[in-house]
Amino acid sequence: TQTTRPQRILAAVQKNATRGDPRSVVKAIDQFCRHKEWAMNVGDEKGCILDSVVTEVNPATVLELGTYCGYSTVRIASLLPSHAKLITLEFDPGNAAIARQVIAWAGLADKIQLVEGASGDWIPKLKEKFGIETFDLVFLDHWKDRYLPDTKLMEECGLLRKGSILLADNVICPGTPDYLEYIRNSPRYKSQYFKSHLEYTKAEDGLEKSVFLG
Ligand SMILES: Cc1cc(C(=O)N2CCN(C)CC2)sc1-c1cc(O)c2nc[nH]c(=O)c2c1
Ligand SMILES: [Mg+2]
Repeated sequence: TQTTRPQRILAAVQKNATRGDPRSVVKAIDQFCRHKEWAMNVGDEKGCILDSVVTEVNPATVLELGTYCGYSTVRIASLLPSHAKLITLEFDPGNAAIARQVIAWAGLADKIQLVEGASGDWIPKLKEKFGIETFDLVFLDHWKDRYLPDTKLMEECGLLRKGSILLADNVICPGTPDYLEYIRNSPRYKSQYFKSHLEYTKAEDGLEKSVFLG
């Protein structure tokens, strides 16, 4: 019977990466997706921009919207200080099952809380469920039509503080025009576009980094 793409990604990690070595997990996925089968990980080029933002922010609390196979989850968590916590939301149960195993292979399960379900349902529950006050960093990488409503929801739920950073993937390809229009014109945010390329391709894409001003 046919395997899924996430299952083939996990197999590549288990074959080529070293247990407990997050960077080898990231490298194994990038090798597989560049040379064997494209997949929608943030990838190495945009991943380097992600790394620099994570390192600069040095967040104690991170929210990732969209786990997929856990590539960016592992990439972010590998750069966090010891006490820091990352919550990642994934809608698709199949993706979540694979991501849990990728995260375990990387040895990062104790830093990461993977929550299965719709971001719109879970965002209002995060404070009570996880004892979170606010997020220092949010990585938006789930579904282009949810970036704007979920950002408004995070504002309404008091999950952002003065200085919280939003980093959004795919603002060009597939593109999130309503989110960009809102975030670039709102007096409550200061935004900056990091031009890059769609993972493993020559097509333009980029990350939008926005600081919440309170
Ligand atoms: C599924 C998909 C197809 C794309 C594309 O243009 N393609 C042409 C070029 N070929 C090679 C690949 C396919 S881009 C993209 C995509 C990329 C992300 O990083 C995403 N991140 C989060 N959530 C998404 O839904 C998401 C979709
Ligand atoms: Mg993406």
